[in-house]
Amino acid sequence: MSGVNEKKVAALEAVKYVKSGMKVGLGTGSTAFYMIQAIGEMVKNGLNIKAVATSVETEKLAKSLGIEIITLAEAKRLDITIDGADEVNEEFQLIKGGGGALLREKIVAHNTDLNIIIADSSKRVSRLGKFKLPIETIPFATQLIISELEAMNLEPIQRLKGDQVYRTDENNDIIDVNIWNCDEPLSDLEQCLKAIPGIVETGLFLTTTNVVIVAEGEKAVSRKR
Ligand SMILES: O=C(CO)[C@H](O)[C@H](O)COP(=O)(O)O
Repeated sequence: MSGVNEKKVAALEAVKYVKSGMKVGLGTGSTAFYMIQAIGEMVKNGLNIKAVATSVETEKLAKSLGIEIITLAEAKRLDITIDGADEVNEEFQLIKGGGGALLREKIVAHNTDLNIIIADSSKRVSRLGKFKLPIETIPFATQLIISELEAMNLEPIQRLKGDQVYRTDENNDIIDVNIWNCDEPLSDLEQCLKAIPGIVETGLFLTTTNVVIVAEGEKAVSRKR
């Protein structure tokens, strides 16, 4: 399996779903990178799509490849979104936000008919939570939210970029928490976190995913919900 780029294998399988006339959500991250590159090639060869980007980084890349970017308001609804994940379980549930784009990614996923997640085999897990769950917070509230999350035994750590506070495209903070020891159902945890004022979004994507494509070496294995 060495030498096989599983991220690219999954991405190339996913772009087969993209057809002319579609409005397409473009994810963020190193796996999404291969999907955007492949769509860029397809556009050069005549594919006619409009796309919504889930981050500034993705928007720049897509534009550099000649992909037409529109706003979500202009798109209103997307036919398909292809995005990566930090973890995916057998129930099509995800942890996302390692790349910090979880807020736009969740908004885009919510407004999409068919959400496809692409991943290398290391992302497939039987239980979510080895990867720290990113939570996006309003800077005004971040320190108090950290105290609240500490009281919930979630071991919060504010994300940094070098020695500076990490800021999202929306100018918010990210707190990474440890949910591995949480016994409650993920949907309850999500509800509980979203009830704290100042938490804008969490990286738990529990219901939006329709198709998961995981590469196992050179083979792309698709599962549909
Ligand atoms: O959620 C994300 C960005 O916010 C990414 O999809 C996730 O972090 C996976 O990234 P990569 O493909 O680089 O491993």
